[in-house]
Amino acid sequence: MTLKLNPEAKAIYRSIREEIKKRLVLPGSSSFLDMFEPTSDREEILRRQIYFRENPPKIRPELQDYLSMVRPIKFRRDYLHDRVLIVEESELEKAEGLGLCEVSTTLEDSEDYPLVLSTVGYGIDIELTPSQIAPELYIIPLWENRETLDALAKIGELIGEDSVASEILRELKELEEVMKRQRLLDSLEELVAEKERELNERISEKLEKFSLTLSGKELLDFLGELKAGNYEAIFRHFGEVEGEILDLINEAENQLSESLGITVELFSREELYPVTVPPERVEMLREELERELKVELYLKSREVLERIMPLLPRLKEELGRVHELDFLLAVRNFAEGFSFPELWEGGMAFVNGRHIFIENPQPVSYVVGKRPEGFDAFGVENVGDERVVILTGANSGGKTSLLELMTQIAVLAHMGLPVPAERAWVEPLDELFFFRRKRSAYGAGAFETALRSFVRALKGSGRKLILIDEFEAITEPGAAVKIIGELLKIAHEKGFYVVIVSHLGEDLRKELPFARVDGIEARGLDERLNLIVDRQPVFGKLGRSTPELIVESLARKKHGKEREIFERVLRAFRREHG
Ligand SMILES: Nc1ncnc2c1ncn2[C@@H]1O[C@H](COP(=O)(O)OP(=O)(O)OP(=O)(O)O)[C@@H](O)[C@H]1O
Repeated sequence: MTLKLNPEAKAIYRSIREEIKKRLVLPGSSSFLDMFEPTSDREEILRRQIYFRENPPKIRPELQDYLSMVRPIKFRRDYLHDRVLIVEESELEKAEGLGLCEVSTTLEDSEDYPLVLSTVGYGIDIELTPSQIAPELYIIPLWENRETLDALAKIGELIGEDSVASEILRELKELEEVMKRQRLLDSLEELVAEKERELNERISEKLEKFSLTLSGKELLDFLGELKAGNYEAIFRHFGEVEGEILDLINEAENQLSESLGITVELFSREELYPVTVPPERVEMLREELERELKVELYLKSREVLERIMPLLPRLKEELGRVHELDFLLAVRNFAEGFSFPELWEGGMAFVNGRHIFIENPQPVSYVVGKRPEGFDAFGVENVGDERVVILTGANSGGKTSLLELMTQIAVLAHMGLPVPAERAWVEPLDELFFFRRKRSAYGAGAFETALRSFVRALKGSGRKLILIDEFEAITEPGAAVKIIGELLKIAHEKGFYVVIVSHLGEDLRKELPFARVDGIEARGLDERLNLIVDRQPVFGKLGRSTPELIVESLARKKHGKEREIFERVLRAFRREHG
C-alpha cells in the first residue's frame, strides 16, 4: 500500500530523497532509501518509526570518517596461469570445471609452471577446492583492502560490536614478509642499479686513497722494488687492493641476498672498476625470485586462508551493515532537530514547522482537519475541525512555501521518518496531491489541464490531502469562484482534506460556510522600508493584501512631487480605515 503521489508531490519526495542521498558517503547505500517509500499502512509507518527511533541515535558522527574509507571487497574467480594441477583421471572433469588453472593427469610440461599442485602426490599436495588451489584469490583482495578492514575494525569499536576485521588483519600480518619481498621484486632494476652505483662509489674512493698513499713514500719504495725487479712485492701491493674491492662486491651482494631472501650473484668479477651487472643476470635473478615468491605466497596464503575462511561470511555481513550505518547516519544528519509525528485520524497539523529548503525559515504552525489537543498556536480559538481551508494573503507571503512544507511533512511522515516540526499529527493517507501555480500558463489549454487534474483528484474515495496553489490565476475571477466553490463542496462532501491558495477568499467564504479562511499578512515595513511579512497565517481571518503597505513604502522611499502623490494616496487609505 504505497501512498499515491501526484507528479508535483512526487517531485518533493524526490528532493527529500536527494537530501538524504547527498549525505551518504558510500555509493551502495542509497538502496536503503528504496525500503522507505511513502506507505499508507499505519502499522508499517509505526514499525519504521520504531526503527528510526532506535537506530540513528546509536550512531556516532565520528563514524562518517571510517565509513568513507570502506570499499567493497570483491573476490573474483580468475584463471591463474602460474600453476598446473595434476589429478587422477577420475577427478579431471571436476578439476577442470573449477576453471582456476591448467589441469593435467601427467607431469609432462609441469616444469613450465612455478607452482605444481596435485591430489596424487606430485608437487604440493592439495584437496580439490578453490581455497586450496587458488588461496591467493581470497587473500590478495583482503590484503589490498587492509584499509577497509582497518575501518571496519574501528567502526566495530565505535558501535560496540566486535568486528571480524581485526582478527583477519591479525592473520594477514603473516604475509608481511613475502609481500615486502614482492615489492622489492617489483623494483628490482632500480634496486640493483642503486647498489651498483653505491658500490662503484666506494670502489672509486678506495682507489683514490690508494693512489694518494702511493704518491708518498710508498711511491719511492715502489720504484725501488721495480728497479730491483721485485715484481712479487708489486703484485702483492696491487693484490691487496683487488682483495679489498672483492670484499666490497661480496658485501654488496650479501646485502642484496639478505633483503631479497635469495642468494645473489650479480656483479661481474672480470672488470673490477667500474663494476657492472650484466642485464641477463638481473633477468635470471628476477625469474628465480618470482618462482620462489609464487610458491611462498601460495603456501602462506593457504595457511592463512585456512584460518580466515570461516570468518568471511561475517565479513560480508559487516560490509553490508556498513551501508545501513551509512544510511542511518545520513538520516540522522538530515533529520537533526526533527520529531516523530503522531499518527492519528483527522487530517494533519504541526507546530513550528520548518521548510526544509528555506534557510533559517520562520517556523509556522498549521492545521487542516481536526485540531489536535496540544496544537498550540496563535489564533487557535478561530480553528474548528475544518477540512477545507482557503489560504489568502500578501504577495510573497509564503503561501506556496506553506503548501510545500505540508507536502514535505506528509511525505516524511509516510516514509516513517521524523518531520521538521516541534510536534506533528498526521493521518495516514491514501493519496497526496500538490498542484503548483502554473505561472506562465495562460489560456484555455492551461485552464483545461489544471481543471482536469483537480477533478481527477476529486474522483473516487479514500483519505486524501489535496494542496492547490492559486488556481484562479488562469481563468477569470468570476468563473473561478463558481468552479472552485463547486469543486470544494465536492471535496467537503467526500471528506477530503484541502488547502487552496486563493485571492478570492472573500467570495469563497460566502459560498462555502464549512471552509476556514486563513490569512498571511504583512506586519509593517522594516528600516529599509521593505515589507515585513509574518509567515504564520492568522487562522479564520482573511489576509489583507498589501497595497497599502506598498504605497506607504513608496511614499517614504521617493522624494519631491512623486512623494506628494504617494502620500496623498496613502491618506486616502487612512481615511478609509478612519
Ligand atoms: N516560513 C518562512 N520563513 C522564511 N522565509 C519564507 C518562509 N516562507 C516563505 N519564505 C520566503 O518568502 C518568499 C515568498 O514565498 P512564497 O513564494 O511561498 O510566497 P507566496 O505567498 O506563495 O507568493 P505569491 O503571492 O507570489 O504566490 C520566498 O523567497 C520564500 O523563501
